[in-house]
Parts: sequence; C-alpha cells; structure tokens
Amino acid sequence: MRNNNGSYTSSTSTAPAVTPENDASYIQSSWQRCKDKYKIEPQRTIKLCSLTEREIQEKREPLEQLLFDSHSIIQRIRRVARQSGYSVLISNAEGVTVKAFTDSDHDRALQSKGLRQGTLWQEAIVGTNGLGTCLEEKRPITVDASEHYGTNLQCFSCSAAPLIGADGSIVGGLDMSTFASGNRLGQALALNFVTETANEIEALIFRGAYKNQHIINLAGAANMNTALVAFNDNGTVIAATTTALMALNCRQRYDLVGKGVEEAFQISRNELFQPAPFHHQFQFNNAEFDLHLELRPPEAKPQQETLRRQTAAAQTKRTSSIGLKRLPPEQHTPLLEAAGSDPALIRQANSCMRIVDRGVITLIQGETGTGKEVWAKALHDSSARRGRPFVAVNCAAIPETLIESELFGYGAGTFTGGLKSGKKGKIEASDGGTLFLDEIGDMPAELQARLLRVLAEKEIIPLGEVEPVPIDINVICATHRDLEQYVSQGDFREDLYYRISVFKVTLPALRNRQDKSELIRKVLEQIRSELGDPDPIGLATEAEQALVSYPWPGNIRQLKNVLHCAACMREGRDIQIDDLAGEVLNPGLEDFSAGTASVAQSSGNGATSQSPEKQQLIAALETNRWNVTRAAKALGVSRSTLHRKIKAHGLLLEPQES
Ligand SMILES: Nc1ncnc2c1ncn2[C@@H]1O[C@H](COP(=O)(O)OP(=O)(O)OP(=O)(O)O)[C@@H](O)[C@H]1O
Repeated sequence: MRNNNGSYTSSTSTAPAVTPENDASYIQSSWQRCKDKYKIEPQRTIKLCSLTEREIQEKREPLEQLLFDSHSIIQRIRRVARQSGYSVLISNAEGVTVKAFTDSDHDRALQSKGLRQGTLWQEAIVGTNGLGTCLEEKRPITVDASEHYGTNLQCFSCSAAPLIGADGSIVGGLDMSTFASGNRLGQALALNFVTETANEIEALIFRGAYKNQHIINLAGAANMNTALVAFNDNGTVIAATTTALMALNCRQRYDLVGKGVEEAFQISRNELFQPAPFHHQFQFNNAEFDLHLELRPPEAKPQQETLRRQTAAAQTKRTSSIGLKRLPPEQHTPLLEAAGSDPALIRQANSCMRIVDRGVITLIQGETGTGKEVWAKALHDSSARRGRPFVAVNCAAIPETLIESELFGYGAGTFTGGLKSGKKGKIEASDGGTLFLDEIGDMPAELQARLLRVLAEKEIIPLGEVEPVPIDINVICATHRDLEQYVSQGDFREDLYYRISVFKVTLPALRNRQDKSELIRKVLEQIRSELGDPDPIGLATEAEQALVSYPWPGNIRQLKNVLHCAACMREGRDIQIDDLAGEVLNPGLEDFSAGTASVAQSSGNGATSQSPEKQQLIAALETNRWNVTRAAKALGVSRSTLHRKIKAHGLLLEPQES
C-alpha cells in the first residue's frame, strides 16, 4: 500500500510497472473501490473540482524543479501529443493537474470538458479515471470511454503513468488524453509513450539526486538508458530506478537496496572502483546487461581526471613520436570474421584493410539489421586504435534537443539541470579511438555544420566553453537511407556528404548473401553460447531450407531473434520446422525494412489501412502488448525505425477495430 506521503511501504509486493498492462482487472478493482470505499454512485455525472490559480501555484511549487529539469523530455511528448490530437497533463501525487498543455483547437475542446490546469482527478472524488486510478494503482494504465466511472468522463481515452521521485515515492502523474474513438492501438501507443517518458523523467531525477554517489547503468536490451543503480563508497546499493528494479525482477525496492555490490552484480568492489573505464557483462534471467559506471562522486574525479589526462598525454606522446602502429594484415581478423565467406563482403573487407589507419572516413550503408555497427566495431578492432574507445552514437535515437550536448559535452555550470561539473561529450569520449555515427542521415541540420568543422579542424568546443579541445579520432558513419537523395532534397548538407562518403562500404541484405547457411550456423553458435547450452544446436533440413529461402526483411537482427526463439522452443537437440516463427513459414508480407522513403510514399496521403506492412506492424505491436521496444526487437528493426513507421502509418491517429 502507498502511505500518506505517497511512497511504497516495504510490506507491499508491488513495485510500479514500467511496461503497460493490458489486463483491465484494475478497472474492476477501481469500480469496486469507488462503490464500496468511496461511496460514489455509479452511472452518474460527476462534478469536477477546479482549484484557484493560487491553489494551483501552491500545488505546483514542489514540482517546479522537476518540470524545469525535464523540460526537453516533456516538450518531446508534447510534440507527439500535439501531432496526434492528445492533451498532456501533469499532476501532483494527489491528482491535481499542475500543468496542462493545450496546443490545438482539439485540445481546447478537451479543455472545456475538464482536461485543464487545476482539475482534481483523485479517484476518491472523481471515480475511475486515467490520472487518479494510475496514482491509486501505482502503475501505468489506460482508462478508455465507458471504463470511466462518471458518465460525463466517458468521452475520454486517458493513458497515465506515475512520476517517481529519487527515493521511489510517487511525486505525480503524467497523462495523455484524447476523445475516445475506439482506437485500441492508439491507446496502447499512448500508454507506451507516457510510460517511457515517465521512466526517462525518473532517471533524470535519479541522476541529479545521486550525483554525489556512484551510479551504475544497466544497459540491457529492453531497458534503454533508464535502469540505474546508485551505491555508496562501501559498495552498498542505496537506490535504484523502477526500470532497474523491474529488469532485475525485484518485487520490492529492498530486494536490491541494502545489498553489497558483490551480491547484487557479482563484481568486487575493487573492480568497480578501479580508475580505468569500467565495463562488466552481467547475466540475469537470460537477459544480458552491460553494466557501466556512469558517474563517480566528484571527490573521486580529480584523481580520475588527472589519470585520464596523464594517460591521454602519454598516448599523444606515443602517437606523435612513433605514430599509430598499423596491424600486420594477418591480424585484421575481426573484419574477415564479420565478412564470413560472402565474396562481395570479403572484397569490401580487403578494401577496408587498405584504408584503415589512413585517416579516411568510412561510410557504411545497408538496410537495417545488416550488421553496420558490427562492421564498424570490427573495423575499429582491426585498426591500430583497437583497445582505445569505440563510441557509438545513434543520431536517430537521441532527442534533437539533447544531441548537441551528447556529442559536444558541456562546461561546468552551463545548464541549470546539467551536471555541475560539466559533462564530456561523445566526441571527446572517443578521443584516441573511433567515433561511430550511426543513422547519420538523422543528424539535425545545424549540427551537420558543427560536425563538418570538427572533421576539418580536429577540435571541439564544448557548450558553454571558449577553449577548444584538440581531438584525435577515427570517424565511421552509417546509414540505411539514400543519403544522395537526402542531399538532392536539401535534407543533408552536400559538403558534409562529400566529406564522409569518400570511402563507402555497402553491406548486402541477408537475402542476397551467398553464405547464408554458414551465417545461420554462426548465429546459432552465438545463441548456444548466450543460452549457456553445453551442446551444439542442430537444424533439421526442412527448417534450414525455410531459413535459407525466407527473404529476411529485418536481416541478421531478425534472423538472430527467430533463431533465439526457435532454440528455446525446440524439444530435442535440433530445431524443427515447427519451431520457427510464423512469419518464416508464411513469407510474402511486404518488405518491412523498406527505407523510410518508401514508407513516406505509402503513408500520409497514401497508406491504406490494409497495407501488409501496417498489418504486420499492428500484429507485432499487439503480440508485444504495444511495447515499442519489444515489438521492434521482434520485427528485427530498431526502435527509431519502428517509431517512424508508427508515425508514417498514422497509428496513433486512426481508430482501430476492437
Ligand atoms: N556478421 C555477423 N555475424 C553475426 N551476427 C551479426 C553479424 N552482423 C550483425 N550481427 C547481429 O545482427 C544484429 C544487428 O546488427 P547491427 O546492429 O550491427 O545492424 P545495423 O545494420 O547497425 O542495424 P540498424 O540499421 O538497425 O542500426 C546484432 O544483433 C548483431 O549482433
């Protein structure tokens, strides 16, 4: 149960959910509460209470810092909401709307019905509703149409998630609401957006609150960048975000908080506190986590910074006196390993070996999931810079408002919400090594100009600083887009395109690779090792034939997912044809990975509600309970690609049959 100040008591076994729930049992419980506990009569109009401006101001004050710090995150959900006809409401823990974004005429109509600043949504007063019931249930929920208790609220469809403070208490709620239309998929996506946004806000608050402690980031497949654990100098866990608790299957905060880092993550305290960059792979419940130390307390920093500068100085000295030592050709194995035995790829690997360490920027092209990042890493590992940082930046995945500070970093005191000591950007972090700019076509225009200057002048000026910082990096770019077309449309700078495209590598789609069978076996072996199975995983002939002849729109990523699932499904040693996912056995759906250009053509004025791609999208989203991260994984595409397709097909907007 939640206590008076909204925090979780340790006796309860419910941590707030980080993924949307689609069982509607909470609606029943809520109606029961309204009737029996709050004595509200069902099936009647409920009068909404509105607070005065002064009262709203008072209620908003404790949340002012949160609203200020998470401004750019809130702006993003506001943009998505505006495009899709939703209003965004933020409430305090009591359910008072302290902020309402009303941007369109549609929003104004919602506003007139009560979705405005100052309205009180407490379940005990208003009955079952999005914000109020989410705060009561302490988890993200949707309340749609007739699920509302009051008849006057049944025109709404509301999805809401709790906002969690650094100590795990509920500090408010985030809601996306619109007029109910029976758009089941739209509701599910709205729920997903509010949930992900609430998780991001929680992570932001957490980073600020524990900036004087050590913070570990559990970057795993499903938890993005919000699974954080803080611990003190003794190596004891002192706090964790909801995403981290969920990822580690902790039903209660105290299943993790209070544990030593050795017990929690199977890593010694000394390893964690070593001055060198720390990375640790950690397996839990078949999920793999890539732990890295994200933040150290400031007092540990001078020493670490001195060490970093000493190492950098030593490296610069070494580099300038002896130059980068190229590897003998027989040691270029990571690239040949990635090329497999496909003749076209082996030719490209040989070309790469000739230009590696010659200061030439490489542009890797290929459909999504063809292994562009794997190739970039192999190129780095085959270069003289191996062992130095390889920093990957996905330009499509970072919000536009953050990409500049992510890349260039910022100086001390630049942002009120930023780290006091400033933050090193990804470009500086890759100094001495390789910077991999994935989805370069998605880089905002003004940053394209700044990147061009970095490439020409080999120095950066962090935001808020005046002194340039010299950098020595190898740059690899990747895209699944037709950059030339982008240039001709004016969406990508021509001068930057010529700077980065001198040497191009084009990775073939999996369906065109000549070493498919071999690659399938290689991926199976990787899966065996990930699953920890002692014996090789076999493949029945019929299953192999189906895998070889399937067109693989999601390429190697999709192959990996299908094989992983089949390896878990099989009963004996071998994967049988029936263990394979339905899409492999019933091919013929539209090529899902077709570039955004083709999506754009088929959408907007063109997408028919029956297009196979759209059906496939809806099916994947439904199967994965509208969790975009999981659906993207199942489809073998990146989250950003899936978001683009959701937008292109207008899935947030259209009513779906229920
Ligand atoms: N040569 C390979 N051998 C085995 N697995 C591979 C190979 N290339 C890629 N993969 C696997 O396929 C998946 C997708 O690879 P990667 O992320 O490099 O693709 P990508 O082209 O960069 O994708 P996107 O376009 O979505 O960014 C990863 O799980 C990766 O491990």
